[in-house]
Amino acid sequence: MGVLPIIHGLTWLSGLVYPAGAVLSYTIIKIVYNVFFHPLRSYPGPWYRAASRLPYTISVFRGDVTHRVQQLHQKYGQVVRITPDTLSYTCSQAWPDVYGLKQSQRRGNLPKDPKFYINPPGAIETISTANDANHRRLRRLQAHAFSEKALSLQESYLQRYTDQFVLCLRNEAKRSNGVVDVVKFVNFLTTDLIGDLSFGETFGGLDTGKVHPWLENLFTTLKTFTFMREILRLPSFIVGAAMACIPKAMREHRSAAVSFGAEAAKRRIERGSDKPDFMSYILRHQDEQEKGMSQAEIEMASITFIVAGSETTATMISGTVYLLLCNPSILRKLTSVIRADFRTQSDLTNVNLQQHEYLNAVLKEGLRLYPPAPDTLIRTTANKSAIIAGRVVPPHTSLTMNVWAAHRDSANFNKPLEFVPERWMRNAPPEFDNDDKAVFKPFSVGPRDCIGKNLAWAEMRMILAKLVLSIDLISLQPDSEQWIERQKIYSLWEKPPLNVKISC
Ligand code: HEM
Repeated sequence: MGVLPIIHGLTWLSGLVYPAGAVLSYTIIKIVYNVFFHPLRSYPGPWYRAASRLPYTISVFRGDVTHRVQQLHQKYGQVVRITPDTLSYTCSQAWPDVYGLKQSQRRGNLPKDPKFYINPPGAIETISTANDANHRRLRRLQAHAFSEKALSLQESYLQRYTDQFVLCLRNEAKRSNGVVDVVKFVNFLTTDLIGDLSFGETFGGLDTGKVHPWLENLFTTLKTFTFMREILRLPSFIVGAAMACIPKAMREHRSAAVSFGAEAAKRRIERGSDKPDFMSYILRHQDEQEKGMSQAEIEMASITFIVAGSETTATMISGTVYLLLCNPSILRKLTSVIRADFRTQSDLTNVNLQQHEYLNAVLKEGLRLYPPAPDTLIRTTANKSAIIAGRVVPPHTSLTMNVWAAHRDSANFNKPLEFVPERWMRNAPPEFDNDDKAVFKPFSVGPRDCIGKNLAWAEMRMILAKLVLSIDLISLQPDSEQWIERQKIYSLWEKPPLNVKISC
């Protein structure tokens, strides 16, 4: 045997050993830098979170990142360093300092972190992903569709779909021995409603009892995005391999989702309509600004309304129904006050419901314990430092309010894990006097808060009031116990069925 093969073998081995050694050395230096020399080194948190983003990434993939960070807040307090360059907050001061209107002294309206709000190359910017300048234009043009006046004209949509929802629950209960999956039917309701307001077409959920394939596609796309966001932060030599691990079908969902939505928006524009839907406002106000929205921007806006405006409200209603069933005395009280205060269905109007103190208190408590957007508000200091909650945060830091953890933090609320609507009432028991209500911002704050919050409130009030007025919610089925506690989060809550025994 000659020595040549051995020499070749050694050369080949050293070709692997040197790069591996370089990667290892770089990793060690980076870890040492992150833990001991990084500008965020004095912020509290475990050393392994300061050292590398990997523990965070693993949690994102497991769907438990929000819960893990909540545990860190319990241990380290209201500001925690959760990755080498990310701070998470649970104190109320973080709202105005990070998200609120821009103030002097480096506080307020920090830009969205482009590593989180990714816009694929060549894709049209939406109100959600646009930079601040473009966002101002898009928001001005879209705000008309969410004004008080628009909302009052859109009430007929809400009444119609909520009535159909109650009817569907009754029919389903007859078919299935009184047991209904609340998640399924509330999702049908909110997607049909937002579909009609956005495209002038429903998704037929309440009519057919089936989830429209486009919606399934859309929400798979969102989950894929959650993974991609993390993968794109890995060192570039790993990105390609990691992307290949995401099934091709999943990666291709996005273009299918966009083209279907765009076609539906086009059909609505071509059809024309005198109904007060979102599109009618958007089209009517195109000429008011220097630069109106392009057809592609209008199409993407319609898709954004579906994504942002259906799942969130459905999550909230399903969660509140679950919390009420876990707290039968509160369910009894809500049912009896609604039935006493509203004798007939026609008494349930947006205006009447807006005033109803106990209904609003129940909904706020539902939003507190189960916020539909629990942990997705990532901002960045970009190339400037900022002052957040009284401390300087250096440039290039990502910041997030962990809404889920803030709402359950005993530093913010007395009896934080208990469902107590009374804490939100005018004559709240004195034991809740020190609750820090300013931390409760489920729709965020500032120029990039939820544009649909008034519609969302109208929906939540109408759906819950009609539900308890018309149907007796009796009990959770055994397979739906611990319903919130069991859920994972992939940007949105991954909700299992919520099977409830009802009587009509
Ligand atoms: C309970 C229901 C809802 C909750 C909790 C909720 C929450 C939020 C939050 C926290 C944001 C800020 C997101 C961020 O900064 O990344 C947001 C933005 C947004 N929401 Fe909602 N939302 C709800 C319902 C709705 C509805 C019904 C619509 C109607 C279509 C809607 C449309 C939007 C849009 C378009 C944005 C982006 C606004 C902007 O960037 O200017 N949302 N929502």
